[in-house]
Amino acid sequence: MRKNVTAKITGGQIPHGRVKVSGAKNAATRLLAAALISDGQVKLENFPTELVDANYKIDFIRKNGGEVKIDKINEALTIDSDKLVSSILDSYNYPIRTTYLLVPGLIKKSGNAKIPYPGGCKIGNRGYDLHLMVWEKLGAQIIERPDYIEVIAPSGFKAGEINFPISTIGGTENALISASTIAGETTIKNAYISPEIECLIDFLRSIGSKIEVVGNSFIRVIGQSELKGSIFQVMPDRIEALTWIVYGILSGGDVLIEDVPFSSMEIPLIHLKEAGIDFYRNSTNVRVSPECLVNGTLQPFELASGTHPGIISDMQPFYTLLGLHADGISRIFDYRYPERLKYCEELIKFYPEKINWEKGSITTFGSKGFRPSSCSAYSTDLRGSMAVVIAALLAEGTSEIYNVEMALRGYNKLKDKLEHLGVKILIEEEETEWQVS
Ligand SMILES: CC(=O)N[C@H]1[C@@H](OP(=O)(O)OP(=O)(O)OC[C@H]2O[C@@H](n3ccc(=O)[nH]c3=O)[C@H](O)[C@@H]2O)O[C@H](CO)[C@@H](O)[C@@H]1O
Ligand SMILES: C=C(OP(=O)(O)O)C(=O)O
Repeated sequence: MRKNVTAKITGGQIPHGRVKVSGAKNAATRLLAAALISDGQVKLENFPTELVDANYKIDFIRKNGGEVKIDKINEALTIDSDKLVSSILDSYNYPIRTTYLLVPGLIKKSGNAKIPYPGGCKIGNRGYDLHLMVWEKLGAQIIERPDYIEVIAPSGFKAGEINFPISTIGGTENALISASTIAGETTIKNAYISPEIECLIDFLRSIGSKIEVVGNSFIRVIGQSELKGSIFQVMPDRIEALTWIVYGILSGGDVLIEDVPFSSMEIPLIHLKEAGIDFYRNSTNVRVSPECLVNGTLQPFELASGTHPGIISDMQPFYTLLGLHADGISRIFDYRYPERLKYCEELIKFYPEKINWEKGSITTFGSKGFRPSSCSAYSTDLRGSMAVVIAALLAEGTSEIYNVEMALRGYNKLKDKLEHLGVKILIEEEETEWQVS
């Protein structure tokens, strides 16, 4: 049984005040899994404790004997995985993508791992064959069972060479964590380095793994059979930071956004500038207000999302929103996930006739001063759901967003943060048989 979560949003409330960006979902959920290979206690600070995706992973870890203490006030997790042991669970219904990262800890502590099949947003082809390849290259046997994937390596992983045929974030993360459990040298070729992967590498080094990154895509890992504990800070979320900047601009509010990871979002910020936004900033904060619009309005633009250091696909829907409020026609392309446009079917309800989309390509017909109309809409994927929430916040009247749990997978304390800005939304939950993913 899952919860069906609906947001009721009265649009037009103008945000004023401060909002602090939380620890990054795409770093925190990886660090939580990586903590399981440590032989000591791991404390993760700046951890987004209310993130739905993180809580699915915590639930799985606890059901497999790990101890996780959550400190919601200080945003920290303490993880003790001494007693971690692979168990057969009643249900493997975990609608999150990175279940594969739970394998290295379980293999190290019990020689066996039974993990849910990878879920996550339905945004196009999301294979997992390269994860199986990583474990096979490191000497494990794999059985794909109806409900779960079983990985067997009774004496742990063995050092090896991993050569990725394509750029894969998840594959690189899996290889890094798995290799760190081995007291020998593993090489990773054609690895993908993103800011969140750099954060993961820093964490693995902090527990004793020796990791050398040569150039942009070659990594040498010398793990240890005994890995120590660590106290580690999760990096701030670059996608959340962009989300608040876009909402601040479109709402006409005055918002100070704290803890913006500028160094990991240089190109996304250049594109905001090209759309006519010139915000105030210091080394960690951004302030957005109506004066940031250089010509008093947003300029139309053209951009393509793909891989880091450019605009990653996860940021694409927020540029679509900007385009809808720019003065003219904008074009947004998604080269990474051309199918990631389903949310446009919901967004157009707020912006009738103002958006066209076909595989990998979105055209927006913006006009200065336009206000979207209120409506009922569904959540399709995490970022698409958040884009629809923002449309509702800007709309005239009251809107309902169904299955808003999708957005809460990636936005920590969303309701509280909005309230802090003076914007009230209602989130209602009811038990349902309906599936999240
Ligand atoms: C390189 C890239 O842009 N990665 C994005 C991808 O990460 P995510 O970690 O989901 O995907 P990967 O980077 O691992 O893989 C990229 C793609 O490679 C293919 N693949 C991957 C693993 C595998 O075993 N088999 C396989 O075929 C899939 O088509 C997958 O979609 O989606 C996330 C959610 O939107 C984004 O945050 C990441 O920026
Ligand atoms: C699609 C995303 O997440 P996941 O890979 O967890 O589905 C996202 O973070 O935008």
